[in-house]
Amino acid sequence: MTPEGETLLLDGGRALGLDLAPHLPAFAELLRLLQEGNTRLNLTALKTERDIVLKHFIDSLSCLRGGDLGEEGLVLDLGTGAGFPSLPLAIVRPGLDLVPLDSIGKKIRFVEETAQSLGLKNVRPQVGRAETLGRQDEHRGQYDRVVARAVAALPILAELALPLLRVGGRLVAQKGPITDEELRAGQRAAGEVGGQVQAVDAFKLPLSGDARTLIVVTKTRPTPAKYPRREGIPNAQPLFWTAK
Ligand SMILES: C[S@@+](CC[C@H](N)C(=O)[O-])C[C@H]1O[C@@H](n2cnc3c(N)ncnc32)[C@H](O)[C@@H]1O
Repeated sequence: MTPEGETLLLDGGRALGLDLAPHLPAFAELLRLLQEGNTRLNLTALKTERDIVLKHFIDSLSCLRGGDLGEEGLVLDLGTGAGFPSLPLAIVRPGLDLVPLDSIGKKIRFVEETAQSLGLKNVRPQVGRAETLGRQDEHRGQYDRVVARAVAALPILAELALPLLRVGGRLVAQKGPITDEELRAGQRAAGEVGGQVQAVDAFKLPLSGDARTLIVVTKTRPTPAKYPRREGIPNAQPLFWTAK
């Protein structure tokens, strides 16, 4: 990582209340592995050091705002792609047990290899669809937190994530700006699958100034057995929402 990249990372971290200095070597290695993996596997559209530092690393860590992810517990990263937010989180929160989940095998293989190279023992990647895991005993109702960055509209996320949480657990959804219509549908969908929208935090990302929203949904009761619906249905027919 160049000195400019290190300064961006440190400044961005500071704006989020994080001291990333002890983690510079790990982030430099993650940057290298991501750029190298990208040329082989075309994993992410972000390719420059500046974009990766700000829009992957700092953006990922912004899910720590508000403290809802906590310092320990079992966290499923729904739709992790090339490992975001899981990999940055695993570096700065070694007490979290992270399960990065994606339906695309090559992405999960990359996350697995990268976690191994970085010596991250708190990352257990998993290939699969959230709808499938949500109906399996070893995953349904098992997670303390679900985090999801840039994956789906809130009503869809609520149906995919809430079945996986234990009662009292929380979904932390990292999104861009959210419309009132999506939020209303998300609130109704959360109620339908056993949850309640707890917080909606609109903020600007440090340094880039991009608009972001962090939405926290708490699971208040068990999810009815009919949810999640079968693979692809939550996306094709989102609960209480027709706009896509
Ligand atoms: C836009 S990418 C975001 C990736 C990553 N979270 C990030 O912020 O860079 C969305 C990812 O979610 C995955 N995904 C979407 N729906 C899913 C589902 N139902 N189960 C598992 N993975 C899913 C896709 O395969 C894709 O890799």
